[in-house]
Amino acid sequence: MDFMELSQLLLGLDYEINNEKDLQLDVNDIIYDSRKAQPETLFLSIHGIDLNGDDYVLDAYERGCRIFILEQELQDLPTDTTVVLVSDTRQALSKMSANFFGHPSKEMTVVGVTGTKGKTTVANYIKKVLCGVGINAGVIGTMGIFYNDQEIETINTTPESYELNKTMRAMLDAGVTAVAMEVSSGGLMMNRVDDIDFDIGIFTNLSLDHIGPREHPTFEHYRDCKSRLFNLCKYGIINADDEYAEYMIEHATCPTTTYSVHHASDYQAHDIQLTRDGWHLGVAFTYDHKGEKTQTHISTPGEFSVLNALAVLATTQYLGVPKDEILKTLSRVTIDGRVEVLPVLDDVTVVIDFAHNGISLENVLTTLLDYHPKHLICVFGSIGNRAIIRRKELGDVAAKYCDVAVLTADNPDREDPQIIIDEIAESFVDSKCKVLKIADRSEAMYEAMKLAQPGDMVVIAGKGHEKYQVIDGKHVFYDERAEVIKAAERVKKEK
Ligand SMILES: CC(=O)N[C@H]1[C@@H](OP(=O)(O)OP(=O)(O)OC[C@H]2O[C@@H](n3ccc(=O)[nH]c3=O)[C@H](O)[C@@H]2O)O[C@H](CO)[C@@H](O)[C@@H]1O[C@H](C)C(=O)N[C@@H](C)C(=O)N[C@H](CCC(=O)O)C(=O)O
Ligand SMILES: Nc1ncnc2c1ncn2[C@@H]1O[C@H](COP(=O)(O)OP(=O)(O)OP(=O)(O)O)[C@@H](O)[C@H]1O
Repeated sequence: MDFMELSQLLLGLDYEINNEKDLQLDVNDIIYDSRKAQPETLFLSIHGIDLNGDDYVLDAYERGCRIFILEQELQDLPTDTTVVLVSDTRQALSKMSANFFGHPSKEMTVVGVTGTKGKTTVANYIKKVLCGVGINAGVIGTMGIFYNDQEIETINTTPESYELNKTMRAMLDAGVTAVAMEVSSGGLMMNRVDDIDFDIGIFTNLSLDHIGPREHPTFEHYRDCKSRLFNLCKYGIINADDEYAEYMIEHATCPTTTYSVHHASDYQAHDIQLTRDGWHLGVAFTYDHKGEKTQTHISTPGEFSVLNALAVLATTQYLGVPKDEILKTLSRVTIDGRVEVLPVLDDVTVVIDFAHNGISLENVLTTLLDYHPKHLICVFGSIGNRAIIRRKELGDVAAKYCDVAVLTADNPDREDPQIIIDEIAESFVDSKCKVLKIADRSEAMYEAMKLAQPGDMVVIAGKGHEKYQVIDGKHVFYDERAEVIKAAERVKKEK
């Protein structure tokens, strides 16, 4: 990376510096993790959720850093240091990263998708629609960063501002002209997208999630973080069916358009009909836009899929993609691990899905029930060490809608999966749903498919596209899709 003068890096920030002359110093990288510090880089200290970056300032110094961006003066800093004081180092990281990488988002079309559910699906569909008409588009989100032939893993759904600006610069240099990205509430809360120039922001929906000591203190805080996207973008696209649609529109500082199934809106769907063609499950519907009715069909089932499709339509039409091209892509493509049917058994429908909280599992199960399976069998577990509330939510939903629930491990982390399973099982005490407890996930899949009779549906929920299982704080390789295929092969051999 080229060097940049400190004064240029700090453009747009209010700060105090201990020696004005040092503004002319050259910096060759911004570091916020002392373990990556080197001479000629600057260290920016973040007061984190678990740790305080101030405790690592000396570590960065020992590794050669001499410029420090801090929120407060530190006693034990050696005298040969340049100290820049700012009011909020996360905000400073965002601005400085945008300056350092030359504000790449300003040179691209950027679409941000926020909401409790649907972010990955909508962002990936947008990329596919744009690529379908020859626009070089990339996507950033839970499944990773994808552009051209690049596939890069991400730690966070919305990467830190430094990584985000660096990635967008690399994308731009590789010819990418549009980016669809997931904007998590955590990303908004931690200022990761403060200096991203969003052309469009999308709001899919809002429900109780991500509340806890390490995430949002209250639901209102969660809601308000999400609504910030509509102060950062130039145009908002809002799901009018959601309870919080009005709130988002009222708090937006940009013009907005709406989509819906149940309420009046600018893109309003009706006459929704489930379709089934061999292995494929989908939905046919009509939507009204500016007085024009259009009939269409998408390859993912469920009312929520119609809403996701409308969000994609509104977005890509606004970006100038011809309607027919959008509808063509929507009718053909599916998103990995999102209500995805795997054609692995002859007369049983096997679906993998990423649903890992109550509301998304309920959406998937009720959608599949609309196809009137003989029996609905669900394999699922729940995450260890956090989001404990999901165990009851998921259990209650499965107990209400399923004939059989096979409880298993899903990222148990440092907890014993058997204990998580027992906690989920409490939901089934008064339910007619039969419960099996099989901690080994591959065995659980196998038992569920072995049990299934012709006409049944088996949904394997929670991991979707994931290729790992979190065990004892580590990501251990576990390819969900491959494991489903293997388990189905075993069942077929034995039949
Ligand atoms: C709990 C949490 O949100 N942590 C996120 C946060 O970490 P943090 O800044 O709090 O880090 P910390 O561990 O307390 O350390 C504080 C500082 O000390 C530094 N440090 C630490 C050790 C050392 O030796 N030297 C050093 O300099 C660290 O680099 C850091 O700058 O900021 C990091 C950089 O942005 C994130 O990668 C990290 O995400 C963790 C992995 C995480 O799980 N986050 C989840 C909650 C999250 O963000 N999820 C959302 C999706 C969910 C939603 O919708 O909100 C997401 O976008 O992924
Ligand atoms: N618009 C929607 N409304 C409700 N549920 C949805 C919607 N879209 C998808 N889902 C369900 O939620 C699951 C996760 O979808 P998706 O990954 O698109 O959401 P997300 O917002 O990225 O979720 P997460 O924050 O958990 O990564 C899907 O597998 C499906 O079961």
